[in-house]
Amino acid sequence: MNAAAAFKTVEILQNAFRILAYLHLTDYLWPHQATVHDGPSYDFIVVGGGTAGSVIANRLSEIEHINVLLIEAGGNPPFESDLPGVPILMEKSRYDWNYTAGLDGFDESCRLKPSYEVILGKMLGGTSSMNYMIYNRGKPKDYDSWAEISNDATWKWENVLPYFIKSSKIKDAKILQSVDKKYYGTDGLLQITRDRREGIDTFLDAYRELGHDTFLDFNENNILGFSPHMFMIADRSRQSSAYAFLSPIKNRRNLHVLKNTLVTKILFDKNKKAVGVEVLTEDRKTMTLKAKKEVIVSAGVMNTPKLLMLSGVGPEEHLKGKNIEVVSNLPVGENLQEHMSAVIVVNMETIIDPPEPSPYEMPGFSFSGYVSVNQSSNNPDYQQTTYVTTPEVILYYCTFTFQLSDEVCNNIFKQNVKRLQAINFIININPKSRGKVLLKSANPEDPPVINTGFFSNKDDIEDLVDYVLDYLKVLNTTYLTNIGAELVEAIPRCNEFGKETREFWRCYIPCVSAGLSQLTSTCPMGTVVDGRLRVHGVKGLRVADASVMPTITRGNPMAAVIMIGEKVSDMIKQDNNLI
Ligand SMILES: Cc1cc2nc3c(=O)[nH]c(=O)nc-3n(C[C@H](O)[C@H](O)[C@H](O)COP(=O)(O)OP(=O)(O)OC[C@H]3O[C@@H](n4cnc5c(N)ncnc54)[C@H](O)[C@@H]3O)c2cc1C
Repeated sequence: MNAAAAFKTVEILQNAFRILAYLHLTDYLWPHQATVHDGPSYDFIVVGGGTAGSVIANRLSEIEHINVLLIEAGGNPPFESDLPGVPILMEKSRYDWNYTAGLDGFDESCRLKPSYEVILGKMLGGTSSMNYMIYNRGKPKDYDSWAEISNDATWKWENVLPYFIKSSKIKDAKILQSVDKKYYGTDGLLQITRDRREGIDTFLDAYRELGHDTFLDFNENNILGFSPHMFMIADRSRQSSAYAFLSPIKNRRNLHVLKNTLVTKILFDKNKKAVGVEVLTEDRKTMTLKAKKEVIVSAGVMNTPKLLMLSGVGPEEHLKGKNIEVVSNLPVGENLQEHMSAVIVVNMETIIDPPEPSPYEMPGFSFSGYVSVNQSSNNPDYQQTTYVTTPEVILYYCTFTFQLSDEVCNNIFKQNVKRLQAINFIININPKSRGKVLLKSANPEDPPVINTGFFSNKDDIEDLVDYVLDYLKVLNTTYLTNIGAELVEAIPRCNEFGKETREFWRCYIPCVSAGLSQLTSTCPMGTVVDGRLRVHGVKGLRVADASVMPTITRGNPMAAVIMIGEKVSDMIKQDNNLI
């Protein structure tokens, strides 16, 4: 196998599943298509049936006398979305928006293509229907700083924790028997399980030897230290937001779900109140749908700013340049943030019988940890996420997902003779670089212009160098020495410097690094929305998704997006006297 063959194999599998799609195997899980006509009024219109939108549609339609219309550009998630082991099959497919950006700070010579492919789900459940399902709440201080930025104390950790608890249903005997069970719900809609696969605890010994704490789960208020992952997987199925929050209420009479329909514009009256949306339906009809109370935009980190700007809410100069009438002049689309990570592969123990990949779990066992480099601080500098799996699996992700060049991926694969590999992501969780989303044109069917800004602040590379040098200590621990663990040489040309030097990693990081698809913050609290997620300068319009985070959480963001969906639903109910 080589990188080109691995890429082809993923495409062949995608085509096989495409044929399977004709059987509509999992369609019974999802709400039926709503019948709508020009003009009818709903109480609330939610734009985007993704991670946050599914939660909001559920919680608002709990009130029986309220009519909710949820509009989603994609359709039902396919059969493969239900299988937790094959998220890669939905990337760059019709379930992905297939947006691209420039390479920005990446070293082009190590990339598969001269552009960067941004992965975003286009289906019910949105990106939660195709992501890697790690459940990580970030750190309490993330929310305390949101409260400060938004000037709204309800975002403080102690006030958002009840929403994390409300949405979750923990399925793990050890946690349920521990004192930390209080951090989880037992009757929420989102089921969560812990990675208990063999091998994790032995690997965590290495971190204990270095003096790190290890836990059952780092979501339990543990700031520093390592633990196995919690996954949004249960009963062998992906717990996407659509699976958790829409499927159980698919027959609710006051919830109307309009699929395969693109919202092209938010409509305002003369008082700048959002009164509805314009849509393009699956049979390419343009329609106007009215909202009596509010429009809530949950179209995700790229499409929410795009829709706001198409509707006249955005930076004045940019909108005027596209001949769009300005309704509210706001820095929409700015402040894009991402977790950039150095990707380091280590050869592990020899495998006699390679484990068979299962479609029901993420390939290989995995864990994450939080580290403060100077160890005296209780504030993590970096997150490490590790998957231990076969070289073949790593090759698929190397080429298809992380878009590294054939040369880099073949180097990583070739140096392995029947050994397991650990793929380590050393993640900068306090990035300083910022990107931007702009309109390409006033045509809603055009993709946005995305400037990722990766490594635009050179401190981000220097910080990653510090973190990688710190990470390398683990290679000298008893466990990793005993199995003969060794760094894989992905970029031989960096070898003119020693691996212990900063120069080596300054050469390596712009090459073998990846954005983790954890993009946030393009319509942040503070500058674009207030603490109740109401868009500044207009009425009747809120945004609720990953774009409202003023700073990216120091963890994988989906759990926080679900929390935002839960919290905004309560705020909407309160502000409309519904509770
Ligand atoms: C490959 C990958 C792996 C990831 N792994 C993890 C992980 O393991 N753990 C984690 O916590 N996070 C992970 N993430 C990130 C996480 O999934 C996202 O941050 C989160 O799902 C974003 O939720 P959202 O509600 O903001 O947007 P989305 O879930 O993307 O929802 C937006 C929805 O709006 C729809 N939409 C957009 N525009 C329109 C329009 N104009 N009209 C109608 N509908 C529209 C979209 O089709 C989509 O369904 C991953 C992301 C990716 C891409």
